Amino acid sequence: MNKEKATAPGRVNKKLLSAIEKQRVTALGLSHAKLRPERILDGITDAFYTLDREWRFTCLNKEAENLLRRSRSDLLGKVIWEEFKEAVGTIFDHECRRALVENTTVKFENFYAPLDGWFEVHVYPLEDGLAVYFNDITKRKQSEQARQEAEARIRQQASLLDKATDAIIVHGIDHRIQFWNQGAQRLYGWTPEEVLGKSIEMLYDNPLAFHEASKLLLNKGEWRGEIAQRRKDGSILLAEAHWTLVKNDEGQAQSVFAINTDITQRKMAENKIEHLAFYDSLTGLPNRQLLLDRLSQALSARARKHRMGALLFIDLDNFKLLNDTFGHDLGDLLLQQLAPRLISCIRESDTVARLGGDEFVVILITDFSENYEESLAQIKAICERIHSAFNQPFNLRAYKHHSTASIGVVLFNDQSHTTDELLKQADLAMYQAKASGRNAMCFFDPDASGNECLHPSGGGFAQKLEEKRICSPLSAPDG
Ligand SMILES: Nc1nc2c(ncn2[C@@H]2O[C@H](COP(=O)(O)OP(=O)(O)OP(=O)(O)O)[C@@H](O)[C@H]2O)c(=O)[nH]1
Repeated sequence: MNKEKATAPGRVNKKLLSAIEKQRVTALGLSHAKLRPERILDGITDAFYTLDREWRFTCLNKEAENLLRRSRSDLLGKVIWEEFKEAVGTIFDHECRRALVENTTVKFENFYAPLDGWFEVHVYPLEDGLAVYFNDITKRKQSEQARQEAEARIRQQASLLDKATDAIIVHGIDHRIQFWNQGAQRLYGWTPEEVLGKSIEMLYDNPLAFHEASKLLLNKGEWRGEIAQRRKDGSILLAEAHWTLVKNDEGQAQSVFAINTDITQRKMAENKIEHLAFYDSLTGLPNRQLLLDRLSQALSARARKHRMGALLFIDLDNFKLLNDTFGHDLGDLLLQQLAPRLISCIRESDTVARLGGDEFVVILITDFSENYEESLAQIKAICERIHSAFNQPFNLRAYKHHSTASIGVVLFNDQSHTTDELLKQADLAMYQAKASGRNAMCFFDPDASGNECLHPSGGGFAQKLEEKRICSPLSAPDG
């Protein structure tokens, strides 16, 4: 029913006016003359009619009959406002009267409810009335309305995306940025104008992690993870990323829809809490909790590798005296200075922890020799290094202080003892070292204290251990 056409209004108007003119100069009573202009006008695809100054239909073409759903014979001579009562008071009414009064041409679009349609209407003043021609533009209006609604929806969705606190970014498979919401601007500092069309790699100082994640995304269609990114000012942030691959109808990857949440603060808080839970606040060393965790991991790893490990229980000698003489603060200072010294004695895979007070524990899991004697010698050498760490005096503000320690050592190479049992044994060995006069190291001897026997797995380890009860005095610290 779309009767829109490309006929230029000027051209139609010319034909129309010439037809009207013919009608005007011919007496109304001459039927052949009355029909001629209507025949001409029936050839025009626009609907049109004429009205006299009393608003009566004087002429009507076929298309007007179609659109108005009324026949020519039914309307000619009738007053428009009586036949189309719903038009009274509408823009149509107003504009027709204006054309007549002001003797001017008017053009407008009008929805006429009884016909349930939109019409584009041109009204031309004539000497004895008005010429009206019109098109049904309902379909065009509907599609315009649908487009406007779709645009409004897109605008609304885009504004929702902008309201999101997260960064929402779309980039093509070629990495070029296609969409950048206000959340992204807030998070990274770049405006959309600065980034659109540029490579998403600009967010990465080291794009290696990005390429790894992109590979997984292409394989699986989705990637979730934490990734370090950089802001416009160069600062680094940690983002929790959720990326989805967008495919076209043929199933080909087209773009990546990314939602990135800044978790830098959250991570820092989590790290701080974790640190408080697992590290000693005075020295920064792992605390008892983390020590037990690492020890249990060390036990299972040793059992797998059939290699020896050692647990060292270190207790400072006469630390109470230092506290009592110089004050708790200086005692703290010594403990703080001792921590890096102990760390320097071991390898990265080993652990040094503070149990509390003046007690430290070291887990040695660095690959020792498969040969028992050799590994024993290696462990002894590390114990010697630890004792040497005490050789240098501690600078406790105005004082230089010398300290020594007693070390208890227990060996392990399987999971036949629990972490608590091993700690107890190392503690007992440490007491043996104290009993031997302090500043000494002592290997755990199950017979000496009557405590539970060590049952390491493997050939001669148990016998050799018994043979190797070592309680050796160490070199006296200088000064
Ligand atoms: N400065 C300081 N002292 C602490 C801390 N925690 C415990 N202590 C003290 O450390 C001392 C530990 O002394 P002990 O190990 O019992 O005895 P000691 O004087 O070292 O004697 P031996 O171990 O037998 O050589 C006590 O005086 C505790 O009050 C701490 O965080 N800072």
